[in-house]
Amino acid sequence: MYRTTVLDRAPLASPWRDSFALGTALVGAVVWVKIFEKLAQNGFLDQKLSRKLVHISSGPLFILTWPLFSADPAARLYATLIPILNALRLLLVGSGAVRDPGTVKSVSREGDRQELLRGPLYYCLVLIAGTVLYWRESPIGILALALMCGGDGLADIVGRRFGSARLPFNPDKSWAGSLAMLLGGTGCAYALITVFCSLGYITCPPTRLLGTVCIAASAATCTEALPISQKLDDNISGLSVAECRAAQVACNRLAQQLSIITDSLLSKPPPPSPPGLVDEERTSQLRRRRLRLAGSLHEARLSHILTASLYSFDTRLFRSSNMLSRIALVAVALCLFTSGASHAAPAPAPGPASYAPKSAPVGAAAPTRRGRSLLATPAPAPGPSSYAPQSAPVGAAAPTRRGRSLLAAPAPAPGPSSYAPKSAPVGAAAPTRRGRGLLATPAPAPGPSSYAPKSAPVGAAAPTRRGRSLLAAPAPAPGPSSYAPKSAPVGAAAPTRRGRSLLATPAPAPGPSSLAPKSAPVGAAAPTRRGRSLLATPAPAPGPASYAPKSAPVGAAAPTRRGRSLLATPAPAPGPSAYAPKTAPVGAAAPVRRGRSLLATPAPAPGPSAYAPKSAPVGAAAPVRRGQL
Ligand SMILES: Nc1ccn([C@@H]2O[C@H](COP(=O)(O)OP(=O)(O)OP(=O)(O)O)[C@@H](O)[C@H]2O)c(=O)n1
Ligand SMILES: C/C(=C\CO)CCC[C@H](C)CCC[C@H](C)CCCC(C)C
Repeated sequence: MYRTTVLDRAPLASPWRDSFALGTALVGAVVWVKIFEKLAQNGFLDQKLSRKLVHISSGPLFILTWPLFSADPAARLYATLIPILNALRLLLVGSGAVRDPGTVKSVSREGDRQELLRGPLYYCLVLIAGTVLYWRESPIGILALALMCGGDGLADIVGRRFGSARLPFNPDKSWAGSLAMLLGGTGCAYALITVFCSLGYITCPPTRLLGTVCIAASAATCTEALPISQKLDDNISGLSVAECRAAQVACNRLAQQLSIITDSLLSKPPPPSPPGLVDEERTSQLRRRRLRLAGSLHEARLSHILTASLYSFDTRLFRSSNMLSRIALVAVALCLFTSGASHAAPAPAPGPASYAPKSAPVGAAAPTRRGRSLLATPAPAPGPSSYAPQSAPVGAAAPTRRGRSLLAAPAPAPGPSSYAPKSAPVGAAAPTRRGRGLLATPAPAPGPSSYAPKSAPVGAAAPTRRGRSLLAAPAPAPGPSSYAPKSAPVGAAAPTRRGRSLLATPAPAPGPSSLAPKSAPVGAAAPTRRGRSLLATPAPAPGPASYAPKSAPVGAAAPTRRGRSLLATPAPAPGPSAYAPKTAPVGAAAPVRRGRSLLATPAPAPGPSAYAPKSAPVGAAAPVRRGQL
């Protein structure tokens, strides 16, 4: 499930926003515990029930405050302050340094203040670990915390009431309690992860999410049912669930690497060099292939070591009798897991008055830490009455066969009543034979009541054998208020590492108010390093006061590293007040590490008040390191 979200239009860093979120959550935590204190004091709730309800609800509510924080990397530290301050409070009250009978009553079983130094304190420590190590872009942290809160909490409530049938291997636990743990944990984790998926922080393949959560919840239930709770607090043992999931991720990764290796070994030799490809070029192609294979083997080995380490840590964790060393082991284990865990690209938090990111392309696949981004970031907000697709994001990268999200599709043409397809993104690149999305298609012509096709992209380029799209369709003429870039060519192919952008399309005739370039001929192909820029796009016939970039030609192919950028995509004809990025070409393919983003996508035709990023291309493929989905 690839969803569009509004998240990527949130400010990257906002201390005000983070302070506000922190303040809200801190006040919320105090008020929440007070509510249960009052309910217990007034006899509405049994003290044990009140304590468990605080246990069940505090964690999920805390997790739900995470989207309030900005996309600043420091935001997670702000958020961590919430359980840290609560842990300090528990330490102070539990140790007797501060007198707070209300807190003691609401979070202890029997009213003994020293109880605060066990379950409730560990609870806060686990929240701290989950926040610092996983934060909102990893499902593992949310999963582990949700299982600790929803699962363990419900097991207590149900087990105490309906737990007459005890587990054969642990008389302290019951079948009813364990079943409640399984269901409560699954429900809580599934609900929270779904929220974070719909907000765009993590991507949930809907078919696998429930299964994965169930497996993790079963593992947690088994761990909790073991007769080890005298040695290991349930709140801490719940964390081992995160380990199970991390081990699972590590195994998946291992399998993935093995399949890449097999694929590399079995795949045919590289195709014959295209005309003009010199021997040196071919040699380096082969060398790259070998390097890739070596890299895969190395990663496979690492995954194996990681998985083995997880289990060895688990064993030591459960054998250790000293609480401090257990916590230290959990911390070390979690650090290990994070390196094997799947992280989606951090999406900035949403909020009112949010705006488009400055450094990431709208409509592009988000860059990932290790290329495991499961998300595509949304297209820019279209104009009034625009219609967004229901099953796939407009401008999102389409899933590819081998899970390499390498496609960029243009953002929909906004404008009044513009319409985007329901089942496929407008201009989405078609899946290619080797799963390398190499095509991009232009955005439909905008304007009032513009209409895009439901099942096939307008002007979509046909899939090519090895993804060298040889076609590009001209960009539509934009509506009024479109904006042209200041320093890069509109519609130009951005430099790619291997530079195989092979197309050039004619620049459309600009409308009134277009401006001719100052330093290069309009429509001229830019010089490339090895002089292989073979195409030049025709110059647009400039009208009065037409606008073009100052430092690069309209419709020109940008210079590539190896000089093979042979194409230029057309420049949209700007109208009055047109808006486009300042430092990167609209519709240009962003550079990719392995040079597989081979196409430049056309610029979306902006409508009134259309908005585009300042430094990254609209509809461009973001750099994806390995790009696995
Ligand atoms: N799978 C489970 C888990 C718990 N329980 C019941 O729930 C109550 C609390 O269990 P537990 O969480 O193990 O107790 P404590 O450790 O005392 O509580 P806490 O975790 O809140 O510290 C006990 O009566 C236990 O029998 C159960 O029947 N089945
Ligand atoms: C009784 C508890 C555990 C026993 O197993 C839970 C103790 C909870 C802490 C006293 C309070 C924790 C507060 C959270 C860190 C933040 C909640 C914020 C939210 C907005 C309510």
